[in-house]
Amino acid sequence: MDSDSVLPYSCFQLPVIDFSDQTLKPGSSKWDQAKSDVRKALEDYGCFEASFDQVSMDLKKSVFEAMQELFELPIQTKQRNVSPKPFYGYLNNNLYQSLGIDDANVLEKVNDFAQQIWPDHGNKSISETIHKFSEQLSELDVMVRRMIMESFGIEKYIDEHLNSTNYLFRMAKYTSPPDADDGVEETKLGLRSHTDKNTITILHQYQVGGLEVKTKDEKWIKVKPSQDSFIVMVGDCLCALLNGRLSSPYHRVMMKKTRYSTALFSVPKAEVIIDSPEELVDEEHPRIFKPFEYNDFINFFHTEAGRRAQSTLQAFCAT
Ligand SMILES: O=C(O)CCC(=O)C(=O)O
Ligand SMILES: [Fe+2]
Repeated sequence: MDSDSVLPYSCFQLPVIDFSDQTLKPGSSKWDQAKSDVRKALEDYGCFEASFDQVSMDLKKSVFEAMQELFELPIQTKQRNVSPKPFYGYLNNNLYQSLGIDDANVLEKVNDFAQQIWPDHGNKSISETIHKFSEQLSELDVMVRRMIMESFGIEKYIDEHLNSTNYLFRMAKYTSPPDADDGVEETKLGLRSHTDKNTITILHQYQVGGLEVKTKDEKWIKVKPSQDSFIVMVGDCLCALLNGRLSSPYHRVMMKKTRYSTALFSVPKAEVIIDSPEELVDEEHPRIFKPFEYNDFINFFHTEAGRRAQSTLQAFCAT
């Protein structure tokens, strides 16, 4: 049993911040209010729930149906989802499976994915669905990152920062464990406790919950699935960029029922150096992390020492 499994649950819910308002534009008073709510939520929890109705119910339904269709395919077909980047393609680990699409906000890249799965003629409708969904969520990611950078007084780096990342889209299916002998559904660990290694993650749970986030005082919050909202979460690279001003929260998936989720990850591009700007370094805030490239960090994460480390980022920066 790992030490996390004995932690108590909290009855708190994550803060909900409204991003649906079309008049939410930089410089407006609504923007400034949302910006301060984002900062507070991220300082407190490392994540929040964004209500974002630009993504229509129909589109979410289509993404869900696309996932059902994809995961029903034979395993040999799903294994054709390969990528030159390690751990970007099909993953299958006990109850958890996932499919990954790099640059999912670029239609040709999603078409390439569909062509891998269906070599004869791709799948126009699924490609368009995934592309549109990723594109719309990337707009939420950009708004959140702009707010964070403004809030920490480093907005002059915003364009450079936004150009330094791309998007990985991951669709996941967690298959229900078989019922226990007495017919009682057992709760199983679907995904072990971890922090995300990238910049920002935007998650959506499709009807069935299971995502849990660890609070600073070591309690688990069960994140209820919500139809019109997304979970926005800080990753380790954002923590490093901000010289530790925000932390990436530990989270895991505990499941009883078969469950689907999606994640849009903003990820630093190869060869970009992640380093906090001098504005965030002073006597009170000495530089915590060494400048690094994302790939080196990920390679370390996949070593024995990286997997064992309590904080991958701190252990990596100590190397
Ligand atoms: O399925 C979920 O809700 C969480 C997935 C996750 O944490 C991840 O892919 O990093
Ligand atoms: Fe995660």
